[in-house]
Amino acid sequence: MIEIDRITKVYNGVTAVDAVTMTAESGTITVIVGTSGSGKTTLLRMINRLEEPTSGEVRINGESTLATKPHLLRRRIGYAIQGHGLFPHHSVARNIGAVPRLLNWPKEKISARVDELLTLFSMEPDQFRDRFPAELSGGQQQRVGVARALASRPDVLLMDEPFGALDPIIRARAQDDLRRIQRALGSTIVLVTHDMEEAIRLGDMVAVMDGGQLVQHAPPAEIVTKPATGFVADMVGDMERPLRLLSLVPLSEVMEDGDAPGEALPADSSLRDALSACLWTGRTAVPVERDGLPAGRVTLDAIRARAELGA
Ligand SMILES: Nc1ncnc2c1ncn2[C@@H]1O[C@H](COP(=O)(O)OP(=O)(O)OP(=O)(O)O)[C@@H](O)[C@H]1O
Repeated sequence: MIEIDRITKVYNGVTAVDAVTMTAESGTITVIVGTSGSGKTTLLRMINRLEEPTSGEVRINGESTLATKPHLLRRRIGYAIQGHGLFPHHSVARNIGAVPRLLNWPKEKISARVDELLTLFSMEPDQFRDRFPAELSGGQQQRVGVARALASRPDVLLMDEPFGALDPIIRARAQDDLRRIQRALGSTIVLVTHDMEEAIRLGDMVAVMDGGQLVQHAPPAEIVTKPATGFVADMVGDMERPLRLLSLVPLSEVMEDGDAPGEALPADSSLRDALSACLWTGRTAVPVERDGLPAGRVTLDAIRARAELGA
């Protein structure tokens, strides 16, 4: 659990982060969202002490971050940034193993962890571990960046616009991957974005920043249906309303008996995911699975009917 307690940062008399208090529960994704200059990155970087707060405190699992030297703290906290920051002259395996090596893990344990992470990110270890970053696509580089941040099994993973450089289709895939991996590993993630759609899609909780202040901290459905301020409403308003509502409804709510061709979607994915899958592959229905077993199907007609109802 991360407790952020009245944390403030003042740069040359200008308050970048203004007495922000919030808690991120263990095993959840919190997305900090706001416009440029709202203080998101500064807030994130105060969690691992890349920035020292002017006042206030952060506690991780009950312990003040001030109790640990910053460089030791940062070995326990994964950090992934836009553009991934991979070392260009190191292989994929060496990049992913960077922090475990600093922690003096035995060689075999490091290579086992590298292979485990590559597999988790759908990259065949034999094919990828000896490549260099320049020999990977943008999406693969981004996955290696996130794998590296997770390598030492950190308590907490901080991510600053990790998908900012990806095109929209790969971006949606990368977001789904992150969610799947986060669920599998039970990691606690705090992620910064300026994209409200990404925040709604990924966050268990969404924290909206405006002018250095935290203006709303709530589950995605509440942000969409009960925006606390005009600023939050405007940010939500930038998303297309019907799509936004569809992204809040799980497939299980409109699923019917029967089968459909093509790759199945999990029952807890959203109608928006099903709509994208239909449009992308030209299907009129998608199969739904639960715990890997067929559970039914969702049709384009049912999605349309739900969108017209205002979800
Ligand atoms: N090192 C610094 N020195 C002085 N001012 C800074 C410094 N870092 C950030 N600021 C200021 O603090 C405010 C918040 O910056 P921050 O980078 O946290 O915003 P942000 O919401 O992450 O923006 P963006 O999305 O553009 O990265 C801005 O007004 C910025 O100019």
